[in-house]
Amino acid sequence: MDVLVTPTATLQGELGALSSKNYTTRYLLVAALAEGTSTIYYPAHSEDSDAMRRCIRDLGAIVEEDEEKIVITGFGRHPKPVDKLDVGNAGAVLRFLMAIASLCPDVTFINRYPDSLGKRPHLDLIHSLTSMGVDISHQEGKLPITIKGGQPKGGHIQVSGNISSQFLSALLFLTPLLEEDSEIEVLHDLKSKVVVGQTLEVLQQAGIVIHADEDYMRFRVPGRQQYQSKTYTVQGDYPGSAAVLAAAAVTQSNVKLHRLPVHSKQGERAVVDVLRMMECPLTHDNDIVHVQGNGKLKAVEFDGDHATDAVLAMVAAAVFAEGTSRFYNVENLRYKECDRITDYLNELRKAGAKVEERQSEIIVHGRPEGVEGGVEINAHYDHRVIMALTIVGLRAAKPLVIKDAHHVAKSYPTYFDHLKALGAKVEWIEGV
Ligand SMILES: O=C(O)C1=C[C@@H](OP(=O)(O)O)[C@@H](O)[C@H](O)C1
Ligand SMILES: C=C(OP(=O)(O)O)C(=O)O
Repeated sequence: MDVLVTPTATLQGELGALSSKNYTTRYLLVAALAEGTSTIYYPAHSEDSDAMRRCIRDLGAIVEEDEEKIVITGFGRHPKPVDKLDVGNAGAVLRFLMAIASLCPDVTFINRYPDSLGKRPHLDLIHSLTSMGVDISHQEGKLPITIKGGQPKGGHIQVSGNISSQFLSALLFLTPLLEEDSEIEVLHDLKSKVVVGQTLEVLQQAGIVIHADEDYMRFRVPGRQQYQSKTYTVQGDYPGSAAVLAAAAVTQSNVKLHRLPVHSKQGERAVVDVLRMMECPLTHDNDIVHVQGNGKLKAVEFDGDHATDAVLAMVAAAVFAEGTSRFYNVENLRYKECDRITDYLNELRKAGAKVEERQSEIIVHGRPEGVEGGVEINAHYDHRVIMALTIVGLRAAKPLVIKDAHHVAKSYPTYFDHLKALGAKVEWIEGV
C-alpha cells in the first residue's frame, strides 16, 4: 500500500504517544526468561513487538492478552526446542534471540526480508557466541542463521560495539543464566550506548544483578541467576513520537503528545532539546510535550548517536530550517533497515531537499521556502524513512507518494491515523 501526502499548513490536537517498542521487546523477553507469571501493561502493538511475542511463544512461553495488558508465563532457562524462528524484520528481536537460542539444540532464524534484515550484519555477535562454545552456521554473518547451542560457557567474553549495541544487550540478557560468572568486555567503540541503559534498567527490574563500569565498556555478570516474574508498565515511545513532534515543528501547529516522561532513559528524548535548539516553541511538563509550531526553525549541530532512532525525523525538520545543519557520529545508521544515510538522502533529494552525506554525517542545507515534492518515494522497507518523508511532504509544494508505506507498521502502525487526527492530509492509496 502507498500513501499520498498532500501539503498541510496546520496541525492541531492531542494524542497519546504510542507505546515504546524497545521497552516492549525487552519486557516480553525478561518475562519469558522468568519461570513465573509476569504482566506487561500497555505493550506496543507493532510488527517488531509482535515478532518478539510470536517467538517467545514458539519457545514455550504462555502468552495471554487483552486490550491493556499481556500476561506471560515464562520458560526460564529452558526454552522449548524449536526448529525455526521468524523475527520478521526486527533487528533487536533477532539479536536478542540469537543469544537465547544458544540454550536450544538447533534453531534456524529464517530470512523473510532478504532486502532489509537479510542484508544486516550479525558477525560481531556470532563471534562472541562462538567463543562461548556455540556452533553457528550463517551466510557471511547474515541470515539465515542456524544456532546449535546447549550449554554456552561464561567467563571472559569480548564483543564489538561499533556496529550495534544490540550485540552487547543480547549477551547481557543471556549471561545471567549461565553456570559460570561472566565478564563482558566491549571492544572498539560502543554505538547507541544509551539503549544499553534501557537494557540494564529492565534487567534490574527483573531482579538481575549486573555490575557495569560507568562507560559501559566492561560488565561483571554473576551466573546462575533467576529472572523474577514482575509487573511492568511500558512508557510512551520517543523514536516514533519524534516524527509527530517534527511534523508539528515544520507546520503551524498546536499539538500535545501525552505519555512522554521527562526523565526517560530513551535517548530519543533528545528530540525535545533539539527542536528547542532549533527555536521551535514547545514545552515539556507532566509527561506532555506541547508544540506550538510556527514553521520557522534554525539549523542545528547534533551528535546523532545519542538519539539514533530520532535522527531521520530531526533531519526532516532541518530540511526547512534556516542555515546548514549537521548530524554527526551517525555511521551506524547505515546498518539499519536500509542505509539510512545514502538511501534516505537519495529520497530526500528526490523531494527537493539539499543534503550531503559523509561516511558518518548528514549535512542539510535548509530550505525555509519549502521543497518541490511531486515525486514517488521509495520506502526501502524502512518505517523511519516513511515517517520522515511524510514530514517533508507536509511542507512540499506538490503531493508526495510514498510507495510501500505499509512498512511503517514495523514500529508505528497507527502513524498515519495519528497524523490524520491532527489534520494532516495523508491517504492510503492502492499501489500500482
Ligand atoms: O536495543 C534496541 O532495542 C535497539 C537498539 C538500537 O540499535 P543499534 O544499537 O543497532 O543502533 C536502535 O536503533 C534499535 O531501534 C533498537
Ligand atoms: C533500527 C530499528 O530497529 P531494529 O534494529 O530493531 O530493527 C528501528 O526501530 O529504527
